[in-house]
Amino acid sequence: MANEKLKTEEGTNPSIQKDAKPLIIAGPCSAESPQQLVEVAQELKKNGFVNYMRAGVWKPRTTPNSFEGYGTEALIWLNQVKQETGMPFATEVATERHVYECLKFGADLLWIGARTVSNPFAIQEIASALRGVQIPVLVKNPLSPDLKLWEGAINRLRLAGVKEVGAIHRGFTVWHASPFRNFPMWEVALQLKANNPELRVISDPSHISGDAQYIELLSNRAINLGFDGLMVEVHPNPKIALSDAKQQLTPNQFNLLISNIFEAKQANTELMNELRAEIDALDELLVWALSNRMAIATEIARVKSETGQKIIQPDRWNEVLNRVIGKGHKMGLRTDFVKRLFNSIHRESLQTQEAITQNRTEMVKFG
Ligand SMILES: C=C(O[C@@H]1C=C(C(=O)O)C=C[C@H]1O)C(=O)O
Repeated sequence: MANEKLKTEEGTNPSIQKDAKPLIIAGPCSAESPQQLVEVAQELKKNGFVNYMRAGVWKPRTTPNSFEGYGTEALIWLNQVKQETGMPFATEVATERHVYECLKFGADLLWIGARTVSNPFAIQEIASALRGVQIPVLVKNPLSPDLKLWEGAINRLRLAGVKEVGAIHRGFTVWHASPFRNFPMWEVALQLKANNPELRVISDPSHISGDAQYIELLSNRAINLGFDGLMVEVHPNPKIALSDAKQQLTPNQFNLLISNIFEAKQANTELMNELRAEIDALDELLVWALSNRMAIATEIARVKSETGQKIIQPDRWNEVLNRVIGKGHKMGLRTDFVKRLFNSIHRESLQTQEAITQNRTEMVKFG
């Protein structure tokens, strides 16, 4: 990866407090086996950008009889994998018991899912279980685009004394046909960011899209809109995943995604800086040219007042205008633009000349 500045620092305790570095959370939708977790943890470690490995342990599934996660057993695996690889882990909690189990087995970050955030009783129960404990907690948006409910959940955690609280934008439930599993409605998350400038708000393109093919598009959009990081589902072999098979990336696809987003961003920034430096230099030339032009018009005004010529000279001006329009046209400038620009210069030139002749008349009158 070329963008060393954005990489995670080896050995530091990752914080979700807002800073320049993106917060990157990646890993499988569900913890499926110790082997799956070790494999993905090693890959994510190599990537260098990942702060936490995610893995669902209790899965709030829409339909009964779907795979609902391995629960506490999976927490034991995650803890083991952390010891082996040094990769901190994050998981979802929905009840007080989940919180206690996660704390017991050394979870490094918790998130609260959209369904849970939609229920203030559940949030209050989790917040109370977290009283007096310091662990970062990320709050996903509720199912409906209800900003007050989202902020309410964040505030319940803050009031319980949780210091590191952040938010995850995962999109909103849709009824009508949509290419995405959840409707992004970026404006809701952007409003949350605007209302809480200190809050880290990351985006979860996996749950918004529901489809691996849209993840890069959505990740780019999120980073360009100023989101503070990403949560992406990565599985060693998505085809055989026990949940969300369609939306998980392979480790290789994830590496490519991260390098495309952050390397391209760095390359863009360098190019932008170069282009803006060129604009600055040209603007200086324009100002220099305008100032010199005005000095010459002043000189002409003096000559005119001595020889009694009128300040405004329509024939001369038409000649000037036609010449610059013709030249501009050849160089790709629109006639209308050149006309407006030069007519404005002409007006300023006339005003400057008038001021000169006025002074002269006054000097003749009173001097
Ligand atoms: C400078 C002159 O005075 C006026 C200003 C002009 C200009 O800024 O180019 C052109 C014609 C006049 O209306 C001039 O007569 O050349």
